[in-house]
Amino acid sequence: MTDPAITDLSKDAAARAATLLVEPGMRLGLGTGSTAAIFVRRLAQRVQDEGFALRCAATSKATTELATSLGLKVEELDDIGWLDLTIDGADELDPDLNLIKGGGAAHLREKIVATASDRMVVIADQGKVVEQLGQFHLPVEVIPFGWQATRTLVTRALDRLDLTQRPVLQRMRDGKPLLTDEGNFILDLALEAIPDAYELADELSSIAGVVEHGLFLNICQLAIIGRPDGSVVELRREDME
Ligand SMILES: O=C(CO)[C@H](O)[C@H](O)COP(=O)(O)O
Repeated sequence: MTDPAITDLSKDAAARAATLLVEPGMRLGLGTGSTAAIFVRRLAQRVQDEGFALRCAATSKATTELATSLGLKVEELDDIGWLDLTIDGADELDPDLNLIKGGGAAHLREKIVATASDRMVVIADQGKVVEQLGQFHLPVEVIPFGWQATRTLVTRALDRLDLTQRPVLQRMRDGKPLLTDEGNFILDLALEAIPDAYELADELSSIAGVVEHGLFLNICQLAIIGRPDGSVVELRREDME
């Protein structure tokens, strides 16, 4: 079915394939971003066509609004309790299906939802697949109180790990600091490469003002990569093959 809101054929191919993983009655996590939004649109079409029930939890206010406007029932994660499956996009994914997320500033809720799910599946276009994470800036959500001290601690941690970096920037929107759905700030870490994502994740998580970083390690089980011709390739973690 044609939907004028869907213009990216690769993302749409991945999103359509992901809708086939959804079974009637499932408790489903809905991601955030342009690819996740296409999935929500395709899912809503399928639910409308086939008339089955789902329980959905969303990873952002934007996704809640979109899904609700399309007739999907969105509930609080705590009212559902646990999820069978979460489908979300990513900014980068490596061969182990470790991810960078948070380009849309939603990685805190995204990580809570993904880790409260039996399975997390990423949908993306080929441009997101990398050999090593780190070309995409790594988002780190920090609480506003003392955020500049937190930034200093983040910079020191990067120095300790010998990571090539440019100054850590606060993400802005319309000339003002961007506020996440939780009312926090985002720092973007412009690194050239992340040779040891687990080490960096541990360092960042140990800083008091850091709420959550955008490294999703060992969380995603399957990635569906869409191509412009409408075909998809599935990537599974090597240790799961
Ligand atoms: O992590 C995210 C939002 O916080 C998104 O999933 C990520 O930024 C990918 O977005 P898009 O599908 O628009 O490229």
